[in-house]
Amino acid sequence: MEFQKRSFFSLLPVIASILLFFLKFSLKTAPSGCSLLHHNHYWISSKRIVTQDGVISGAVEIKDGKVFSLVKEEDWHGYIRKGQIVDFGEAVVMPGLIDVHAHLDDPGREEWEGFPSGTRAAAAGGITTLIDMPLNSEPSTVSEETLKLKINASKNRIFVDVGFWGGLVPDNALNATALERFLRAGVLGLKSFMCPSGINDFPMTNITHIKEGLSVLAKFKRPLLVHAEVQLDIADKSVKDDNKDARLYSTYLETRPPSMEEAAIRDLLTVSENTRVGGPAEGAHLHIVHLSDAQSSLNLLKNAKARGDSISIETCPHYLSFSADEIPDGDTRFKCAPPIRDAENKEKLWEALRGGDIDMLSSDHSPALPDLKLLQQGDFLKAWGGISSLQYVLPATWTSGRKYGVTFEQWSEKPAKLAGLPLKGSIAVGNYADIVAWEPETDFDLDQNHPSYFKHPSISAYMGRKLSGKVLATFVRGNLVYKEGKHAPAACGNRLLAT
Ligand SMILES: NC(=O)NC(NC(N)=O)C(=O)[O-]
Ligand SMILES: [Zn+2]
Ligand SMILES: [Zn+2]
Repeated sequence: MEFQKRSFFSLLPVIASILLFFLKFSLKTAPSGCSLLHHNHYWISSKRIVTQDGVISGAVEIKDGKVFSLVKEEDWHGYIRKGQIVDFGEAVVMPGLIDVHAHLDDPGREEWEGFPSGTRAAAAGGITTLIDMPLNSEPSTVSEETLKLKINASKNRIFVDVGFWGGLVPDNALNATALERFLRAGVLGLKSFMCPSGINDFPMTNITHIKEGLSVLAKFKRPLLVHAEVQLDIADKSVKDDNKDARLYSTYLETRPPSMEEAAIRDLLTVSENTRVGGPAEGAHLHIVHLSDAQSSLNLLKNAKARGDSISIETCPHYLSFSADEIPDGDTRFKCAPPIRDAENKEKLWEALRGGDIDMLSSDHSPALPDLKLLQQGDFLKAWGGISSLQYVLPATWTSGRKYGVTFEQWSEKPAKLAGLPLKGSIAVGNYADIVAWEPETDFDLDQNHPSYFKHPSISAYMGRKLSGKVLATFVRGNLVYKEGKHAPAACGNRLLAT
């Protein structure tokens, strides 16, 4: 008895250190519900890991939400602990997509989309960060106060990381103090429209507003994103005068010709030279959202970039996947602005993306209540514009782009740079472990039986298509937030505010 007692006491330090080890381990595991995985330190392995130095076969070591090391297969023997490997075999492991253009419409129009459904759709589609547009929420994000509403509305309701663009509107554009307060409150940059946005509290800006906005943005080194179309009365008038059939896509196309984009861009180029090194708005940057016209507009922008203007360009999967002649009569799911143009234009967009003249991709996911799309009536002139696509942008881009080549720079690295997120956009040591694993070779039918996480699958232009590229799993800062149809129960996305 005496002996047993003594041996118990002599074992105390051992028991204590075992207890301490488990306590430390449990403290280090992810907070409950944020991840479908219970490790805080683990490896993601695959035969195809996309890194900055090319594709490797090996593993990504993840610790405390960040990439701790990259291990090539030939070096990993004895290095990796068994039981802490998430193996994706032949699937591609690459940086999560960063979508710099999504309308989540929250607060105020949650019935259109909302933070919970939108960020779950993002996770299911391999998007690990998205930047929310300042319009279609109610109110629009156009001031420090309205940004606070966004920040509050997103609390514990986002499943991926979310940042916010702020609106540049006539009300704040000529008021540098208000704009500075707005930028100090954390918007990652500003966004403005050069034509009516369709949203009452988001009026369009003229070139003077834009010039003033750029000079304030220069101090903060943040970008201005512009919807570059200006209204040309001639186009609208010819359609109305001739009483054209509003169920034909060609009728809608006539109301928004490439010359609307071109005129806006000509206007913008009169102030973008200010962003050059040594210019009065050096530090500011102009980003053209959803470029559709791959001819004159693109050429003008190319030349301005070559002259040293700080400009970048995005286009979206719908301009790269569809062409005007394929859009069925009355199918208003395809209505967006600027419009989807002809097949030759689509080829030119791909060429420009491949050649680097177009810098990046974004979804411009912009859903609305199905009623507003007037699907029964099929009236392209009256229906609400905007393509619903968030969850399917990776397979959609891949399906049409595999023959041209799509790179992770376009979906992750360059978007991260635009949004000012230095620890995102690539799988590199020290970066956040924002990762998607997907199977490029797997095809699926996007029909009613396919699980969709955004609110209104019926209005998605991709519904009814066969797509290639199946997302298996999505990790946000090391948390496994999505795996094969299952989401992590807790919404642990971070709100990304500029400092
Ligand atoms: N109010 C909107 O959501 N507009 C959006 N609509 C589109 N692209 O058709 C946009 O980005 O311009
Ligand atoms: Zn737009
Ligand atoms: Zn948009």
